[in-house]
Amino acid sequence: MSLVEEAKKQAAYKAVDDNFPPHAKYVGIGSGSTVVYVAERIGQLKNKDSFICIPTGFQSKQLIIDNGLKLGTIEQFSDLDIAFDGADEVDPQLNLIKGGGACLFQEKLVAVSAKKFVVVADYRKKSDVLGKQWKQGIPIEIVPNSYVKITKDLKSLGAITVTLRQGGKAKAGPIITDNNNFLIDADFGEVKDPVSLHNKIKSLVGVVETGIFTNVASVSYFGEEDGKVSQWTV
Ligand SMILES: O=C(CO)[C@H](O)[C@H](O)COP(=O)(O)O
Repeated sequence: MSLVEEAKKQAAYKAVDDNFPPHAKYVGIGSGSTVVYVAERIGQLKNKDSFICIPTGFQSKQLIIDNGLKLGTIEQFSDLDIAFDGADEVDPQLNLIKGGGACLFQEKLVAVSAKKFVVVADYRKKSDVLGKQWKQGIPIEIVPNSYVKITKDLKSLGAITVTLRQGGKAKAGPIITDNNNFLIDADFGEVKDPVSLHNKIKSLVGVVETGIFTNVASVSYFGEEDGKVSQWTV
């Protein structure tokens, strides 16, 4: 296992061991490569038949099933005891950039529905200010036919580059989210005031959600290069 992969696993295992409520009934499971180890650890719990897991998208639904966990939906269970998810960048106030894996709307829905939201990441995600480490831009989920207008609007708000995310080798054309939307990555450089930037972007017609998460995470676990796990809390 590579250093980064080991760091992800250590962070995820410790996050579950430290935080999983003994009598949890509803648990949110996020998306990405670090959460794979969260689902693995939760799947090792002896009482895994006593709670229901709520996914943030297609990948996490599969993780829940593959680890023998009970699956539910956020429509059925909208008050979660806890949720775990990865992040693309984390600052010391636990402001986050998320959406690198294109799941941000459902990730935010699950995160804000949980009494406690726990972030799991490796050491590369730590940053003193959002936008310093994650250079790809702020992921923004949008209604497809609004992308031309929103591209112009984002530039007016100060975006340096605005890119409609493409599906890559597997798909000619833009990526389609789990909610059948498009995704834009807008680079605003270093984001000194994430709440204000989120509010400005969110007010544009056609924006479903932004990948700026503020005031939602209460603790973040980071797997370090030396094999230890560090924590930031607010
Ligand atoms: O926001 C996300 C998906 O939209 C992921 O949580 C984020 O990209 C982190 O992923 P990874 O754990 O693979 O680094």
